[in-house]
Amino acid sequence: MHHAPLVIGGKTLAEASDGIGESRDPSTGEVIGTFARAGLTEVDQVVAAARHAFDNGPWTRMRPFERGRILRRIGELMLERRDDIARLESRDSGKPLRDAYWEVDCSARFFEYYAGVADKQHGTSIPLGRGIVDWTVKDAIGVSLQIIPWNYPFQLIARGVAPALTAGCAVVIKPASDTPLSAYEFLKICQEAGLPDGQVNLVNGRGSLIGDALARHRGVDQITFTGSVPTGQRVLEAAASHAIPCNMELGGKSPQILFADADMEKALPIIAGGFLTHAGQVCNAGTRLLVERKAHDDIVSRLHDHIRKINIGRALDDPDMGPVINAGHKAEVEGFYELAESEGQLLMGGNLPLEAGLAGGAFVRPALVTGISNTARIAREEVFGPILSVIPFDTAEEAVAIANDSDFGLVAGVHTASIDHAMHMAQDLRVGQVWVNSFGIGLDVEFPFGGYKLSGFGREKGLEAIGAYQQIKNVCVRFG
Ligand SMILES: NC(=O)C1=CN([C@@H]2O[C@H](COP(=O)(O)OP(=O)(O)OC[C@H]3O[C@@H](n4cnc5c(N)ncnc54)[C@H](O)[C@@H]3O)[C@@H](O)[C@H]2O)C=CC1
Ligand SMILES: CCCC(=O)O
Repeated sequence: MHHAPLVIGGKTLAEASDGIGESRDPSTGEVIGTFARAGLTEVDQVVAAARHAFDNGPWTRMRPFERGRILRRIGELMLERRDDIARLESRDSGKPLRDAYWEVDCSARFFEYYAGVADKQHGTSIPLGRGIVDWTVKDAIGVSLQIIPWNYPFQLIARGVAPALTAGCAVVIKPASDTPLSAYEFLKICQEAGLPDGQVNLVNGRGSLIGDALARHRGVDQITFTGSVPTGQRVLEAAASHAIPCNMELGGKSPQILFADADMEKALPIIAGGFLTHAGQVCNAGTRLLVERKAHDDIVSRLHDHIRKINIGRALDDPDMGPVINAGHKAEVEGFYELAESEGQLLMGGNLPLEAGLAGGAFVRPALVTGISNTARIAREEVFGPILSVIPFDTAEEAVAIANDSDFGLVAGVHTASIDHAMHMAQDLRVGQVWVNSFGIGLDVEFPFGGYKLSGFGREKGLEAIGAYQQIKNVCVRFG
Protein backbone atom coordinates (compact mmCIF):
# COMPACT_ATOMS: atom_id res chain seq x y z
CA MET A 1 0.00 0.00 0.00
CA HIS A 2 1.43 3.41 -0.97
CA HIS A 3 1.37 6.32 1.43
CA ALA A 4 1.92 9.87 0.18
CA PRO A 5 3.23 12.14 2.93
CA LEU A 6 3.48 15.93 2.77
CA VAL A 7 6.85 17.38 1.84
CA ILE A 8 7.43 20.80 3.37
CA GLY A 9 10.82 22.52 3.31
CA GLY A 10 12.55 19.19 2.58
CA LYS A 11 10.86 17.46 5.55
CA THR A 12 8.62 14.46 4.95
CA LEU A 13 5.51 14.48 7.16
CA ALA A 14 3.58 11.19 7.22
CA GLU A 15 0.66 12.76 9.11
CA ALA A 16 -1.19 16.03 8.81
CA SER A 17 -3.84 18.03 10.61
CA ASP A 18 -6.80 16.99 8.40
CA GLY A 19 -6.22 13.26 8.94
CA ILE A 20 -5.47 10.54 6.43
CA GLY A 21 -7.16 10.29 3.03
CA GLU A 22 -7.60 7.22 0.86
CA SER A 23 -7.00 6.77 -2.83
CA ARG A 24 -8.98 4.18 -4.82
CA ASP A 25 -8.25 2.32 -8.01
CA PRO A 26 -11.03 3.42 -10.42
CA SER A 27 -10.80 0.00 -12.15
CA THR A 28 -11.87 -1.92 -9.03
CA GLY A 29 -12.91 0.57 -6.37
CA GLU A 30 -10.18 -0.90 -4.12
CA VAL A 31 -8.19 1.36 -1.77
CA ILE A 32 -4.62 1.33 -3.12
CA GLY A 33 -3.03 4.07 -1.07
CA THR A 34 -3.35 6.68 1.60
CA PHE A 35 -2.18 10.25 1.90
CA ALA A 36 -1.53 12.77 4.64
CA ARG A 37 -4.29 15.36 4.28
CA ALA A 38 -3.10 18.86 5.02
CA GLY A 39 -5.28 21.43 6.77
CA LEU A 40 -4.92 25.14 7.38
CA THR A 41 -1.95 24.69 9.76
CA GLU A 42 0.11 23.18 6.98
CA VAL A 43 -0.98 25.87 4.52
CA ASP A 44 0.94 28.47 6.51
CA GLN A 45 3.88 26.11 6.96
CA VAL A 46 4.19 25.19 3.31
CA VAL A 47 3.96 28.76 2.06
CA ALA A 48 6.54 29.83 4.66
CA ALA A 49 8.88 27.05 3.48
CA ALA A 50 8.51 28.00 -0.18
CA ARG A 51 8.96 31.69 0.67
CA HIS A 52 12.08 30.93 2.65
CA ALA A 53 13.53 28.88 -0.21
CA PHE A 54 12.76 31.62 -2.69
CA ASP A 55 13.95 34.55 -0.57
CA ASN A 56 17.01 32.96 1.03
CA GLY A 57 17.76 29.66 -0.72
CA PRO A 58 20.47 28.89 -3.27
CA TRP A 59 18.22 28.30 -6.31
CA THR A 60 17.64 31.89 -7.40
CA ARG A 61 21.31 32.67 -6.84
CA MET A 62 22.63 29.65 -8.71
CA ARG A 63 23.96 30.17 -12.21
CA PRO A 64 21.21 29.28 -14.70
CA PHE A 65 23.24 26.51 -16.34
CA GLU A 66 23.63 24.87 -12.92
CA ARG A 67 19.86 24.94 -12.48
CA GLY A 68 19.61 23.41 -15.94
CA ARG A 69 21.80 20.48 -14.89
CA ILE A 70 19.52 19.66 -11.95
CA LEU A 71 16.43 19.95 -14.15
CA ARG A 72 17.99 17.57 -16.66
CA ARG A 73 18.75 15.09 -13.87
CA ILE A 74 15.09 15.20 -12.76
CA GLY A 75 14.06 14.17 -16.29
CA GLU A 76 16.63 11.35 -16.34
CA LEU A 77 15.44 9.99 -13.00
CA MET A 78 11.85 9.97 -14.28
CA LEU A 79 12.90 7.76 -17.18
CA GLU A 80 14.91 5.48 -14.86
CA ARG A 81 11.75 5.00 -12.71
CA ARG A 82 9.44 4.86 -15.72
CA ASP A 83 7.95 1.44 -14.95
CA ASP A 84 7.14 2.11 -11.31
CA ILE A 85 5.68 5.56 -11.93
CA ALA A 86 3.62 4.43 -14.94
CA ARG A 87 2.12 1.49 -13.04
CA LEU A 88 1.28 3.66 -10.04
CA GLU A 89 -0.26 6.37 -12.23
CA SER A 90 -2.23 3.86 -14.30
CA ARG A 91 -3.71 2.36 -11.16
CA ASP A 92 -4.39 5.63 -9.37
CA SER A 93 -5.97 7.46 -12.33
CA GLY A 94 -7.48 4.54 -14.31
CA LYS A 95 -5.69 5.35 -17.56
CA PRO A 96 -4.50 2.44 -19.71
CA LEU A 97 -0.91 1.50 -18.94
CA ARG A 98 0.46 2.64 -22.31
CA ASP A 99 -1.02 6.11 -21.72
CA ALA A 100 0.60 6.20 -18.29
CA TYR A 101 3.97 5.40 -19.91
CA TRP A 102 3.36 8.26 -22.32
CA GLU A 103 2.61 10.48 -19.33
CA VAL A 104 5.97 9.70 -17.72
CA ASP A 105 7.87 10.14 -21.00
CA CYS A 106 6.19 13.46 -21.58
CA SER A 107 7.01 14.59 -18.03
CA ALA A 108 10.68 13.75 -18.61
CA ARG A 109 10.59 15.74 -21.87
CA PHE A 110 9.38 18.82 -19.98
CA PHE A 111 12.45 18.69 -17.78
CA GLU A 112 14.84 17.98 -20.69
CA TYR A 113 13.34 20.85 -22.68
CA TYR A 114 13.39 23.46 -19.93
CA ALA A 115 16.88 22.36 -18.79
CA GLY A 116 18.08 23.64 -22.16
CA VAL A 117 16.15 26.86 -21.78
CA ALA A 118 17.40 27.75 -18.28
CA ASP A 119 20.54 29.60 -19.44
CA LYS A 120 18.87 31.40 -22.36
CA GLN A 121 16.57 33.78 -20.49
CA HIS A 122 18.01 37.03 -21.82
CA GLY A 123 16.56 40.44 -21.31
CA THR A 124 16.70 43.17 -23.96
CA SER A 125 18.68 46.33 -24.35
CA ILE A 126 16.60 49.40 -25.20
CA PRO A 127 18.27 52.30 -27.06
CA LEU A 128 17.51 55.68 -25.45
CA GLY A 129 20.34 57.79 -26.91
CA ARG A 130 23.78 58.83 -25.67
CA GLY A 131 24.33 58.91 -21.93
CA ILE A 132 21.61 56.41 -21.07
CA VAL A 133 21.76 52.63 -20.93
CA ASP A 134 18.51 50.78 -20.45
CA TRP A 135 17.92 47.06 -20.19
CA THR A 136 15.42 44.52 -18.97
CA VAL A 137 15.98 41.58 -16.65
CA LYS A 138 13.74 38.52 -16.33
CA ASP A 139 13.27 38.05 -12.59
CA ALA A 140 11.57 35.00 -11.08
CA ILE A 141 8.04 35.90 -9.98
CA GLY A 142 8.39 34.19 -6.58
CA VAL A 143 6.27 31.39 -5.08
CA SER A 144 4.13 29.55 -7.61
CA LEU A 145 1.08 27.54 -6.49
CA GLN A 146 0.30 24.63 -8.82
CA ILE A 147 -3.24 23.28 -8.42
CA ILE A 148 -3.39 19.93 -10.20
CA PRO A 149 -6.40 17.92 -11.48
CA TRP A 150 -6.80 14.13 -11.45
CA ASN A 151 -6.67 13.30 -15.15
CA TYR A 152 -2.91 13.66 -15.79
CA PRO A 153 -1.44 14.32 -12.33
CA PHE A 154 2.22 13.44 -12.94
CA GLN A 155 2.40 15.12 -16.33
CA LEU A 156 0.61 18.30 -15.25
CA ILE A 157 2.92 18.67 -12.27
CA ALA A 158 5.88 18.40 -14.66
CA ARG A 159 4.24 20.78 -17.15
CA GLY A 160 3.95 23.58 -14.59
CA VAL A 161 6.86 22.91 -12.25
CA ALA A 162 9.56 22.60 -14.94
CA PRO A 163 9.12 26.15 -16.33
CA ALA A 164 8.54 27.56 -12.82
CA LEU A 165 11.87 26.15 -11.59
CA THR A 166 13.58 27.22 -14.80
CA ALA A 167 12.52 30.79 -14.13
CA GLY A 168 13.90 30.51 -10.55
CA CYS A 169 10.60 30.17 -8.65
CA ALA A 170 9.81 28.10 -5.57
CA VAL A 171 6.73 25.90 -5.87
CA VAL A 172 3.83 24.53 -3.80
CA ILE A 173 2.03 21.59 -5.42
CA LYS A 174 -1.60 20.81 -4.48
CA PRO A 175 -2.71 17.60 -6.26
CA ALA A 176 -6.32 16.41 -6.57
CA SER A 177 -7.51 14.07 -3.81
CA ASP A 178 -8.54 11.38 -6.35
CA THR A 179 -4.94 10.98 -7.53
CA PRO A 180 -2.59 11.93 -4.69
CA LEU A 181 0.08 9.24 -5.08
CA SER A 182 2.42 10.03 -7.98
CA ALA A 183 3.15 13.56 -6.73
CA TYR A 184 5.23 12.08 -3.91
CA GLU A 185 7.29 10.10 -6.46
CA PHE A 186 7.94 13.42 -8.18
CA LEU A 187 9.10 15.00 -4.91
CA LYS A 188 11.48 12.11 -4.21
CA ILE A 189 13.02 12.51 -7.65
CA CYS A 190 13.50 16.25 -7.11
CA GLN A 191 15.26 15.62 -3.81
CA GLU A 192 17.49 12.96 -5.30
CA ALA A 193 18.39 15.17 -8.26
CA GLY A 194 19.74 17.78 -5.83
CA LEU A 195 16.96 20.35 -5.83
CA PRO A 196 17.40 22.49 -2.69
CA ASP A 197 14.99 21.86 0.21
CA GLY A 198 11.81 23.92 0.03
CA GLN A 199 12.15 24.65 -3.67
CA VAL A 200 9.30 22.26 -4.42
CA ASN A 201 6.80 21.37 -1.70
CA LEU A 202 3.82 19.03 -1.65
CA VAL A 203 0.52 19.29 0.19
CA ASN A 204 -2.34 16.96 -0.56
CA GLY A 205 -5.72 18.00 0.81
CA ARG A 206 -9.24 19.20 0.14
CA GLY A 207 -9.48 21.76 -2.63
CA SER A 208 -12.23 23.76 -0.98
CA LEU A 209 -10.16 24.01 2.22
CA ILE A 210 -6.46 24.16 1.47
CA GLY A 211 -6.74 24.91 -2.27
CA ASP A 212 -8.72 28.01 -1.47
CA ALA A 213 -6.53 29.01 1.50
CA LEU A 214 -3.36 28.61 -0.57
CA ALA A 215 -4.79 30.66 -3.42
CA ARG A 216 -5.67 33.46 -0.95
CA HIS A 217 -2.33 33.30 0.86
CA ARG A 218 -0.33 36.53 0.69
CA GLY A 219 2.88 34.50 0.46
CA VAL A 220 1.87 33.07 -2.94
CA ASP A 221 2.86 35.18 -5.97
CA GLN A 222 1.37 33.27 -8.90
CA ILE A 223 -1.10 30.40 -9.53
CA THR A 224 -1.23 27.78 -12.27
CA PHE A 225 -4.55 25.96 -12.28
CA THR A 226 -5.89 23.13 -14.46
CA GLY A 227 -9.42 21.91 -13.84
CA SER A 228 -13.08 22.80 -14.20
CA VAL A 229 -14.46 26.22 -15.08
CA PRO A 230 -16.40 26.80 -11.80
CA THR A 231 -13.39 25.89 -9.64
CA GLY A 232 -11.13 27.97 -11.87
CA GLN A 233 -13.43 30.95 -11.34
CA ARG A 234 -13.24 30.45 -7.56
CA VAL A 235 -9.45 30.35 -7.78
CA LEU A 236 -9.49 33.57 -9.79
CA GLU A 237 -11.57 35.27 -7.08
CA ALA A 238 -9.08 34.10 -4.47
CA ALA A 239 -6.19 35.36 -6.60
CA ALA A 240 -7.96 38.69 -7.09
CA SER A 241 -8.05 39.13 -3.29
CA HIS A 242 -4.33 39.83 -3.44
CA ALA A 243 -4.00 40.71 -7.14
CA ILE A 244 -1.71 37.93 -8.34
CA PRO A 245 -1.50 36.58 -11.90
CA CYS A 246 -2.85 33.16 -12.90
CA ASN A 247 -2.46 30.65 -15.69
CA MET A 248 -5.87 29.05 -16.23
CA GLU A 249 -6.24 25.84 -18.22
CA LEU A 250 -9.94 25.01 -18.05
CA GLY A 251 -12.25 22.82 -20.06
CA GLY A 252 -13.29 22.46 -23.66
CA LYS A 253 -15.84 21.18 -26.13
CA SER A 254 -13.37 20.93 -28.95
CA PRO A 255 -14.52 20.43 -32.54
CA GLN A 256 -13.06 18.00 -35.04
CA ILE A 257 -14.09 19.15 -38.52
CA LEU A 258 -14.30 16.45 -41.17
CA PHE A 259 -14.59 17.41 -44.83
CA ALA A 260 -15.84 14.85 -47.34
CA ASP A 261 -12.52 15.05 -49.23
CA ALA A 262 -10.56 13.71 -46.21
CA ASP A 263 -8.92 10.30 -46.25
CA MET A 264 -11.54 8.50 -44.12
CA GLU A 265 -9.29 5.54 -43.31
CA LYS A 266 -6.72 7.89 -41.82
CA ALA A 267 -9.22 10.23 -40.19
CA LEU A 268 -11.19 7.51 -38.40
CA PRO A 269 -8.64 6.47 -35.72
CA ILE A 270 -7.66 10.10 -35.17
CA ILE A 271 -11.28 11.17 -34.60
CA ALA A 272 -11.89 8.17 -32.33
CA GLY A 273 -8.69 8.74 -30.32
CA GLY A 274 -9.67 12.38 -29.95
CA PHE A 275 -12.71 11.56 -27.82
CA LEU A 276 -11.78 8.15 -26.34
CA THR A 277 -8.32 8.84 -24.90
CA HIS A 278 -8.45 8.39 -21.12
CA ALA A 279 -12.21 7.74 -21.49
CA GLY A 280 -12.69 11.31 -22.71
CA GLN A 281 -11.26 12.80 -19.52
CA VAL A 282 -8.92 15.22 -21.28
CA CYS A 283 -9.42 18.97 -21.38
CA ASN A 284 -8.75 19.03 -25.12
CA ALA A 285 -10.88 16.00 -26.01
CA GLY A 286 -12.39 16.38 -29.49
CA THR A 287 -15.99 15.74 -28.48
CA ARG A 288 -17.87 17.54 -31.27
CA LEU A 289 -17.54 16.02 -34.73
CA LEU A 290 -18.63 18.52 -37.38
CA VAL A 291 -18.98 16.53 -40.58
CA GLU A 292 -19.71 17.64 -44.14
CA ARG A 293 -23.23 16.37 -44.75
CA LYS A 294 -22.37 14.08 -47.67
CA ALA A 295 -19.84 12.20 -45.49
CA HIS A 296 -22.13 12.02 -42.44
CA ASP A 297 -23.64 8.53 -42.80
CA ASP A 298 -20.37 6.95 -43.89
CA ILE A 299 -18.35 8.27 -40.94
CA VAL A 300 -21.09 7.54 -38.40
CA SER A 301 -21.26 3.95 -39.59
CA ARG A 302 -17.44 3.59 -39.50
CA LEU A 303 -17.23 5.17 -36.04
CA HIS A 304 -20.01 2.98 -34.73
CA ASP A 305 -18.18 -0.14 -35.96
CA HIS A 306 -15.02 1.19 -34.34
CA ILE A 307 -16.50 1.88 -30.90
CA ARG A 308 -18.36 -1.46 -30.88
CA LYS A 309 -14.95 -3.15 -30.87
CA ILE A 310 -13.48 -1.04 -28.06
CA ASN A 311 -12.00 -3.24 -25.39
CA ILE A 312 -12.87 -1.74 -21.99
CA GLY A 313 -11.03 -3.01 -18.95
CA ARG A 314 -8.77 -2.63 -15.97
CA ALA A 315 -6.17 0.08 -16.58
CA LEU A 316 -3.19 -2.11 -15.70
CA ASP A 317 -4.32 -4.68 -18.32
CA ASP A 318 -3.79 -1.94 -20.90
CA PRO A 319 -7.22 -2.00 -22.58
CA ASP A 320 -8.31 0.42 -25.33
CA MET A 321 -10.25 2.31 -22.66
CA GLY A 322 -10.14 2.20 -18.86
CA PRO A 323 -12.68 3.45 -16.33
CA VAL A 324 -13.59 7.04 -15.47
CA ILE A 325 -12.16 8.46 -12.29
CA ASN A 326 -14.78 7.41 -9.73
CA ALA A 327 -18.36 6.26 -9.16
CA GLY A 328 -19.66 9.83 -8.83
CA HIS A 329 -18.20 10.79 -12.19
CA LYS A 330 -19.54 7.57 -13.77
CA ALA A 331 -23.04 8.64 -12.65
CA GLU A 332 -22.48 12.09 -14.20
CA VAL A 333 -21.41 10.57 -17.53
CA GLU A 334 -24.41 8.25 -17.47
CA GLY A 335 -26.63 11.28 -16.87
CA PHE A 336 -25.29 12.66 -20.16
CA TYR A 337 -26.38 9.45 -21.96
CA GLU A 338 -29.93 10.17 -20.77
CA LEU A 339 -29.64 13.77 -21.91
CA ALA A 340 -28.32 12.63 -25.31
CA GLU A 341 -31.23 10.21 -25.75
CA SER A 342 -33.70 12.97 -25.02
CA GLU A 343 -31.99 15.33 -27.51
CA GLY A 344 -31.03 12.96 -30.37
CA GLN A 345 -30.04 9.34 -31.09
CA LEU A 346 -27.53 7.55 -28.92
CA LEU A 347 -25.32 4.85 -30.47
CA MET A 348 -23.39 2.91 -27.84
CA GLY A 349 -20.27 0.75 -28.15
CA GLY A 350 -17.82 -1.40 -26.21
CA ASN A 351 -18.46 -4.21 -23.78
CA LEU A 352 -18.32 -3.46 -20.10
CA PRO A 353 -16.13 -5.84 -18.09
CA LEU A 354 -18.35 -7.97 -15.89
CA GLU A 355 -15.94 -10.49 -14.47
CA ALA A 356 -15.38 -10.79 -10.75
CA GLY A 357 -13.12 -8.18 -9.24
CA LEU A 358 -14.09 -5.49 -11.74
CA ALA A 359 -17.63 -5.01 -10.53
CA GLY A 360 -16.62 -2.02 -8.39
CA GLY A 361 -14.93 -0.26 -11.33
CA ALA A 362 -16.22 3.05 -12.72
CA PHE A 363 -16.64 1.78 -16.28
CA VAL A 364 -18.74 3.52 -18.91
CA ARG A 365 -19.27 2.82 -22.60
CA PRO A 366 -18.24 5.02 -25.53
CA ALA A 367 -21.13 6.64 -27.35
CA LEU A 368 -22.02 8.63 -30.47
CA VAL A 369 -24.87 11.13 -30.50
CA THR A 370 -26.48 11.94 -33.86
CA GLY A 371 -29.56 13.86 -34.93
CA ILE A 372 -28.64 16.94 -32.91
CA SER A 373 -27.68 20.50 -33.71
CA ASN A 374 -25.06 22.62 -32.02
CA THR A 375 -27.71 24.14 -29.75
CA ALA A 376 -28.26 20.81 -27.93
CA ARG A 377 -26.87 20.74 -24.39
CA ILE A 378 -24.94 17.58 -25.23
CA ALA A 379 -23.12 19.57 -27.92
CA ARG A 380 -22.34 22.47 -25.61
CA GLU A 381 -21.45 21.08 -22.16
CA GLU A 382 -18.18 19.43 -21.24
CA VAL A 383 -18.92 15.79 -20.33
CA PHE A 384 -15.39 14.62 -19.49
CA GLY A 385 -16.48 11.21 -20.73
CA PRO A 386 -16.33 9.23 -24.03
CA ILE A 387 -19.30 10.80 -25.84
CA LEU A 388 -18.98 12.25 -29.34
CA SER A 389 -21.69 14.64 -30.63
CA VAL A 390 -21.97 14.47 -34.43
CA ILE A 391 -23.26 17.57 -36.22
CA PRO A 392 -23.57 17.97 -40.02
CA PHE A 393 -22.56 21.09 -42.00
CA ASP A 394 -22.82 22.09 -45.68
CA THR A 395 -20.12 24.72 -46.25
CA ALA A 396 -16.74 25.61 -44.81
CA GLU A 397 -18.18 28.90 -43.55
CA GLU A 398 -20.91 27.04 -41.70
CA ALA A 399 -18.32 24.67 -40.19
CA VAL A 400 -16.37 27.63 -38.79
CA ALA A 401 -19.54 29.25 -37.45
CA ILE A 402 -20.61 26.05 -35.65
CA ALA A 403 -17.10 25.39 -34.34
CA ASN A 404 -16.83 28.91 -32.94
CA ASP A 405 -20.34 28.84 -31.47
CA SER A 406 -19.12 27.51 -28.12
CA ASP A 407 -18.33 28.93 -24.70
CA PHE A 408 -14.97 27.19 -25.03
CA GLY A 409 -12.02 27.64 -27.38
CA LEU A 410 -9.25 25.22 -26.49
CA VAL A 411 -8.30 23.26 -29.64
CA ALA A 412 -9.74 22.09 -32.97
CA GLY A 413 -8.96 19.36 -35.49
CA VAL A 414 -9.48 19.63 -39.25
CA HIS A 415 -9.55 16.58 -41.53
CA THR A 416 -9.27 17.50 -45.20
CA ALA A 417 -7.24 16.99 -48.39
CA SER A 418 -7.74 20.64 -49.34
CA ILE A 419 -5.07 23.17 -48.41
CA ASP A 420 -7.70 25.91 -48.82
CA HIS A 421 -10.00 24.32 -46.24
CA ALA A 422 -7.07 23.75 -43.89
CA MET A 423 -5.81 27.33 -44.11
CA HIS A 424 -9.31 28.83 -43.87
CA MET A 425 -9.93 26.84 -40.66
CA ALA A 426 -6.51 27.65 -39.18
CA GLN A 427 -7.19 31.35 -39.77
CA ASP A 428 -10.77 31.60 -38.53
CA LEU A 429 -11.15 29.14 -35.66
CA ARG A 430 -11.20 30.89 -32.27
CA VAL A 431 -9.12 28.31 -30.43
CA GLY A 432 -5.63 28.09 -28.97
CA GLN A 433 -4.46 25.29 -31.26
CA VAL A 434 -5.52 23.88 -34.65
CA TRP A 435 -4.46 20.39 -35.75
CA VAL A 436 -4.74 19.53 -39.45
CA ASN A 437 -5.10 15.83 -40.30
CA SER A 438 -4.07 15.05 -36.75
CA PHE A 439 -5.49 15.57 -33.31
CA GLY A 440 -4.31 15.21 -29.79
CA ILE A 441 -1.31 14.94 -27.73
CA GLY A 442 2.14 13.60 -28.39
CA LEU A 443 5.48 14.15 -26.74
CA ASP A 444 5.39 17.67 -28.13
CA VAL A 445 6.32 19.90 -25.24
CA GLU A 446 7.77 22.48 -27.61
CA PHE A 447 4.60 24.24 -28.77
CA PRO A 448 2.37 26.47 -26.62
CA PHE A 449 -0.96 25.17 -25.33
CA GLY A 450 -3.90 27.05 -23.87
CA GLY A 451 -7.33 28.35 -24.61
CA TYR A 452 -9.53 31.18 -25.75
CA LYS A 453 -12.80 32.12 -23.99
CA LEU A 454 -13.88 29.91 -21.03
CA SER A 455 -11.06 27.49 -21.82
CA GLY A 456 -8.82 29.85 -19.90
CA PHE A 457 -5.80 32.04 -20.51
CA GLY A 458 -2.05 31.92 -20.35
CA ARG A 459 0.00 29.30 -22.15
CA GLU A 460 1.54 26.06 -20.96
CA LYS A 461 4.47 24.36 -22.71
CA GLY A 462 7.04 25.78 -25.11
CA LEU A 463 8.99 28.99 -24.59
CA GLU A 464 5.73 30.85 -23.99
CA ALA A 465 5.13 29.10 -20.64
CA ILE A 466 8.13 30.67 -18.93
CA GLY A 467 6.71 34.18 -19.06
CA ALA A 468 4.09 33.22 -16.44
CA TYR A 469 6.88 32.67 -13.93
CA GLN A 470 8.86 35.84 -14.63
CA GLN A 471 8.63 39.52 -13.87
CA ILE A 472 10.23 41.96 -16.25
CA LYS A 473 12.41 44.49 -14.45
CA ASN A 474 13.65 47.50 -16.33
CA VAL A 475 16.92 49.19 -15.35
CA CYS A 476 17.70 52.63 -16.68
CA VAL A 477 21.17 54.15 -16.06
CA ARG A 478 22.12 57.71 -16.92
CA PHE A 479 25.86 58.37 -17.02
CA GLY A 480 28.44 60.99 -17.91
N1 LIG B 1 -9.49 20.95 -17.70
C1 LIG B 1 -9.13 19.80 -17.19
O1 LIG B 1 -8.10 19.25 -17.53
C2 LIG B 1 -9.98 19.19 -16.12
C3 LIG B 1 -11.33 19.42 -16.05
N2 LIG B 1 -12.06 18.83 -15.09
C4 LIG B 1 -13.52 19.06 -15.11
O2 LIG B 1 -13.95 19.32 -13.79
C5 LIG B 1 -14.97 18.41 -13.41
C6 LIG B 1 -14.91 18.18 -11.93
O3 LIG B 1 -13.67 17.60 -11.54
P1 LIG B 1 -13.00 18.04 -10.16
O4 LIG B 1 -11.98 17.10 -9.71
O5 LIG B 1 -14.08 18.35 -9.18
O6 LIG B 1 -12.22 19.32 -10.67
P2 LIG B 1 -11.91 20.67 -9.95
O7 LIG B 1 -11.73 21.70 -11.00
O8 LIG B 1 -12.91 20.95 -8.87
O9 LIG B 1 -10.50 20.37 -9.21
C7 LIG B 1 -9.24 20.65 -9.77
C8 LIG B 1 -8.27 20.97 -8.65
O10 LIG B 1 -8.72 22.12 -7.93
C9 LIG B 1 -8.77 21.86 -6.53
N3 LIG B 1 -9.82 22.68 -5.94
C10 LIG B 1 -11.12 22.37 -5.75
N4 LIG B 1 -11.78 23.41 -5.19
C11 LIG B 1 -10.87 24.40 -5.03
C12 LIG B 1 -10.95 25.72 -4.52
N5 LIG B 1 -12.08 26.27 -4.07
N6 LIG B 1 -9.81 26.47 -4.51
C13 LIG B 1 -8.65 25.97 -4.99
N7 LIG B 1 -8.53 24.70 -5.47
C14 LIG B 1 -9.62 23.94 -5.50
C15 LIG B 1 -9.01 20.36 -6.47
O11 LIG B 1 -8.67 19.83 -5.20
C16 LIG B 1 -8.12 19.87 -7.59
O12 LIG B 1 -6.78 19.83 -7.14
C17 LIG B 1 -14.72 17.20 -14.28
O13 LIG B 1 -15.84 16.40 -14.41
C18 LIG B 1 -14.30 17.85 -15.56
O14 LIG B 1 -15.42 18.27 -16.28
C19 LIG B 1 -11.49 18.03 -14.14
C20 LIG B 1 -10.16 17.76 -14.16
C21 LIG B 1 -9.30 18.29 -15.20
C1 LIG C 1 -2.53 16.20 -21.53
C2 LIG C 1 -3.59 17.29 -21.43
C3 LIG C 1 -4.04 17.29 -20.04
C4 LIG C 1 -5.17 18.22 -19.77
O1 LIG C 1 -4.89 19.41 -19.51
O2 LIG C 1 -6.30 17.71 -19.71
